[in-house]
Amino acid sequence: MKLNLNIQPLESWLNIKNEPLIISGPCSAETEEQLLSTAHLLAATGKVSVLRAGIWKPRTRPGEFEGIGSIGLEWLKRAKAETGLPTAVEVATAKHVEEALAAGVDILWIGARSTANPFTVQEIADALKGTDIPVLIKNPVNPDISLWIGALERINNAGITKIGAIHRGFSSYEKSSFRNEPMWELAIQLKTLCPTLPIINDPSHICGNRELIPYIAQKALDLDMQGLMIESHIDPSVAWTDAKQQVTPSALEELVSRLSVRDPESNNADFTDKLVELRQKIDKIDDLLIQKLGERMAIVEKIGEYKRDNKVTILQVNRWDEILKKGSAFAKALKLDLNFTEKFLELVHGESIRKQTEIMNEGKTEEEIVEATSGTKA
Ligand SMILES: C=C(O[C@@H]1C=C(C(=O)O)C=C[C@H]1O)C(=O)O
Repeated sequence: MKLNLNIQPLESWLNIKNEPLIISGPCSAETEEQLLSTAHLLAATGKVSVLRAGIWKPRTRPGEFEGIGSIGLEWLKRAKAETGLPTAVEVATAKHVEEALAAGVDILWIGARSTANPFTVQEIADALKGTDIPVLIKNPVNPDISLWIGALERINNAGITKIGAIHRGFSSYEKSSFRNEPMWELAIQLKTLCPTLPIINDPSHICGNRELIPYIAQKALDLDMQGLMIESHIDPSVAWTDAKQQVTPSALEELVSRLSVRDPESNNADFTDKLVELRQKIDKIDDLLIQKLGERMAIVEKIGEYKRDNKVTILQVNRWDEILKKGSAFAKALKLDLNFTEKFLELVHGESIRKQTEIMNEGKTEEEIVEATSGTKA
């Protein structure tokens, strides 16, 4: 499947001052002084291409600071006039869109909670009709790529072609060192579905604390993401929101200077030749792996038939445990990652179970089995 979005390349609508694209600014605009002083210091670094600030803040609980509101648009206007930096704000309602457009904001972004709600995204899309303002769309809070794609499509269907996605990580019930799990595979999947879509990483919201930001920012660049949105504050220790994850403008400058920017390709002939040679080896190994998986499945099918004919259960826990132990020991000896090896074996075992279930049920598909066992259509 490919995603059919009509998108203009990032470079055609955004003047990127320095590679990589850096969007920075406070989590929340708090006072005119805070916003302007942060903006001036950010501009002075020469590394920032866009000034961001939240003025309408969706908060989990009522009673928390919900953003300074429309007055912040005036401060942003002044910050832009004084620093030359284009500005970006989050919008969550049609009214926000109208006010931001009227105030000359350059880029809008849709937050993770809004992306998760198609009604909200459609309301924003309708308010955007007839404009050509760039819109960046954060991933939804839950790891559902369809919701992310749906939001991109709704905005694109409204006629907006200057579109980008922001990868800010996903909520997870499990405790981890991240505020939001990166789940890089979802961003990679989106890029695979729509290679022309710029994806900007938001390490501030993934990490939830400033210490981890350099690691995530570098990984995002290594995964060929087009830019970074990093929250910054003149004095993070007194920030009204997200104090732990904001960095000072000078820390931002240092962080960005330390990043290694790599090219998606190399023009160096030696490098390309070597890469082709190594990839040919990988192709051969992949062919073998798939061939061997096919051979394994043929044996699994035979075992499935024996089990069916002798009324023996599909799952054989002791045998499965033995395979896991044996595989892990071998992987360890080969210095292969144990977690990866286990996941791989689990996938293979799961497929055996699926195939043998089909055999037990005389070649019936899952839907047919549900129908036959429950008497209703799946
Ligand atoms: C193939 C079998 O059936 C199942 C699948 C297994 C596998 O894929 O290796 C192992 C144990 C069983 O849970 C078997 O019993 O050997």
